[in-house]
Amino acid sequence: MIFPEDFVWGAATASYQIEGAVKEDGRGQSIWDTFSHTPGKVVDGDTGDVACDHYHRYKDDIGLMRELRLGAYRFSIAWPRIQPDGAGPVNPRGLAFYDKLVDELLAAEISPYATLYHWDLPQALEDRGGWTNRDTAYRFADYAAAVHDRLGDRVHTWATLNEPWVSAYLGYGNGVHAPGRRDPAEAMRSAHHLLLGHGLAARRLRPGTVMLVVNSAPVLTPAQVGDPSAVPSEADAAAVHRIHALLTRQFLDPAVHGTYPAEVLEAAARNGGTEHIRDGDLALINAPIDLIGINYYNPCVVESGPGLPADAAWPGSEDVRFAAADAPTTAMGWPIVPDGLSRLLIRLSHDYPEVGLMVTENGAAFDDVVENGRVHDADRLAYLDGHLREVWRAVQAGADLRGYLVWSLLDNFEWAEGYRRRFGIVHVDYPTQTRVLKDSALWYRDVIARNGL
Ligand SMILES: OC[C@H]1NNC[C@@H](O)[C@@H]1O
Ligand SMILES: [Ca+2]
Repeated sequence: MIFPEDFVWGAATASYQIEGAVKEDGRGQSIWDTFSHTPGKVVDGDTGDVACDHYHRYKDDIGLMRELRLGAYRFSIAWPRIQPDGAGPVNPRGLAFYDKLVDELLAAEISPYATLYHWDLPQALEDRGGWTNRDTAYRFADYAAAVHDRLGDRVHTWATLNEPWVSAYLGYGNGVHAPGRRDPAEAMRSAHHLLLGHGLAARRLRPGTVMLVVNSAPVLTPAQVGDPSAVPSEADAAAVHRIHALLTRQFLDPAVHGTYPAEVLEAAARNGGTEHIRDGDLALINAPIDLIGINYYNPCVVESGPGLPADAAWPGSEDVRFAAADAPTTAMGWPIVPDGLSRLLIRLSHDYPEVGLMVTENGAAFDDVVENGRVHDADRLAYLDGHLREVWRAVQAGADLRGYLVWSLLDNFEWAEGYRRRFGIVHVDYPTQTRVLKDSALWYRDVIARNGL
């Protein structure tokens, strides 16, 4: 299975998950500093205070990327390093880190893909309402412009947001992520303001290539997981349709088509109202973009559940049951369904033909053991191999798929799961910060070398 000539092979990380150095060079506090230091929020009380110490070890880490011959490296920029309070003058030492990072990547012939927001909102903005405050969208656009002014001559691929669904619905809906608020109306308002921030920022990142990165999944009934031809009941089909609208269309329809699905407007009407959606907002959100970044891990399995209340993370999900899939799972408990990726990519390429696609995250957590300086992570390797075969199938089916970025380069801080969940193709021994290329990394290097499987 050989991929197109210019197919991009890379890996992804995020600032709060790998950098550490949370008080260095003028960095301000983020909502994840606050949240991880709040007892009971993160497994083992883990925090991002040190993480992979990437802030100090980035040159060596880029050496590993070079060894793997990555074509691109997707990282995120910590807003609190650039504007410690989320507004006002740029902190030169914070920006200098990313300036050096980018130069080091270019020297290693690796394309820098910068994500502007991967969840580490400056706490000072959260103190003023965070994403429930419309003004935060405007602060985000100013931050994006400041970074682009400095790095836009060398960084040509920009993601505005990473997974706005997660930011809004786990941050303000069920509260399992920072800032840990639990209010469906706040979650829906936050989703809208995140989209507004995306649209305002997107216009200030040209002439770069601009993408919106979303967590997405094919929404399937249990029967459909193993059998794409399975025909759901009318009630189950309605549940699938509604959840697809809440998970994926809530973000891609506004960004690409300038419309909200009716299901989202109905959910908002029932959860705090729609006053926050002002005339002209959808036109602002619908800024031209080049790519949709897809972060895929597993399908979303649902069936009708008459009388069930809405899940706290899913305003509008009344009468829906989130079901298990008949499939093996990763250490996260997520079902392993590789063809879910090709089914998703083909669906999205049909629904949004105006934009290209890129798999901006795909990967798996499994419990790793270091033995004789090696990590024989056969389960992760099998997961990646199976999903790459589906990426290839999606390309053969005509999806305009530009590349694949594995999540993640390094084991890192897996949010509320802390460091016990390892997604890296490179093992990190946190006490010593020693890096070890896992078997999956050695395999991935060969995939890149032959441009295929
Ligand atoms: O849960 C695995 C990954 N999912 N997408 C966002 C990343 O920050 C997570 O580590
Ligand atoms: Ca731990």
